[in-house]
Amino acid sequence: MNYFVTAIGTDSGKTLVSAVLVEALKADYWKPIQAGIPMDTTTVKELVSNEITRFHNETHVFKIPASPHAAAKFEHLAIQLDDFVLPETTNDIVIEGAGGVLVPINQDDYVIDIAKELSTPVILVVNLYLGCINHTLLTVDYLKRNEVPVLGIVFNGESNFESESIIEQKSGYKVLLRLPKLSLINKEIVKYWADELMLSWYE
Ligand SMILES: Nc1ncnc2c1ncn2[C@@H]1O[C@H](COP(=O)(O)OP(=O)(O)OP(=O)(O)O)[C@@H](O)[C@H]1O
Ligand SMILES: C[C@H](N)[C@H](N)CCCCCC(=O)O
Ligand SMILES: [Mg+2]
Repeated sequence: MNYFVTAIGTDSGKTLVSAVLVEALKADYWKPIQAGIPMDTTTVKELVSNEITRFHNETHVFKIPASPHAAAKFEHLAIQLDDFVLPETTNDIVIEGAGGVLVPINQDDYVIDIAKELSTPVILVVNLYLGCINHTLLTVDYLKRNEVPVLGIVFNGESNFESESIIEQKSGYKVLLRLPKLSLINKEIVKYWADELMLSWYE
């Protein structure tokens, strides 16, 4: 099975959550579009300890840290949906998007269309800040209207009971993990949270 990690925006913790998922599932990691540095693949490599995971090459790597449609345009390149082909592997694959669901990859398509193109269900990272309820429910509304399968939510950052509760109620999605704000991020911490994730994964 493959998993498409998206979020309610950029810098929301998708790469950290992807590392936790990869470690928990001993899955491969693939970032189809990388815009700017550091490369998310390098970050995940540094956080994963198991020896089964393989890291697949990005389909597109752009120099500037911008929306993919703009980063591609800056280099006079174009992204097309059929550029994205699932890497060959016998492992599961955790695929990390770029930014949120409706980040454009060209004039017609969005990041979430890559998940649709690859028939991959979504894991939604919700980072907890004042404003995340609105951004989450807008995202959920889009995912539901477009019948995108969602496996669940990962809440990321300092917990907020009221925000988490209303998002759970309104979305109806399963909460896969509540990842707190971490003061240290390393392989051992990622392994700890990977084990925590596995405790609820099959519930
Ligand atoms: N729970 C957390 N505790 C502490 N720091 C965190 C946490 N989650 C994310 N961060 C930090 O926040 C920053 C942004 O997170 P991350 O790179 O995972 O975002 P992203 O959603 O992958 O962004 P992009 O859209 O660029 O791929 C990173 O420096 C990351 O280490
Ligand atoms: C460069 C950045 N780190 C991400 N990879 C891309 C974020 C695009 C966000 C676009 C937007 O929502 O305005
Ligand atoms: Mg990332």
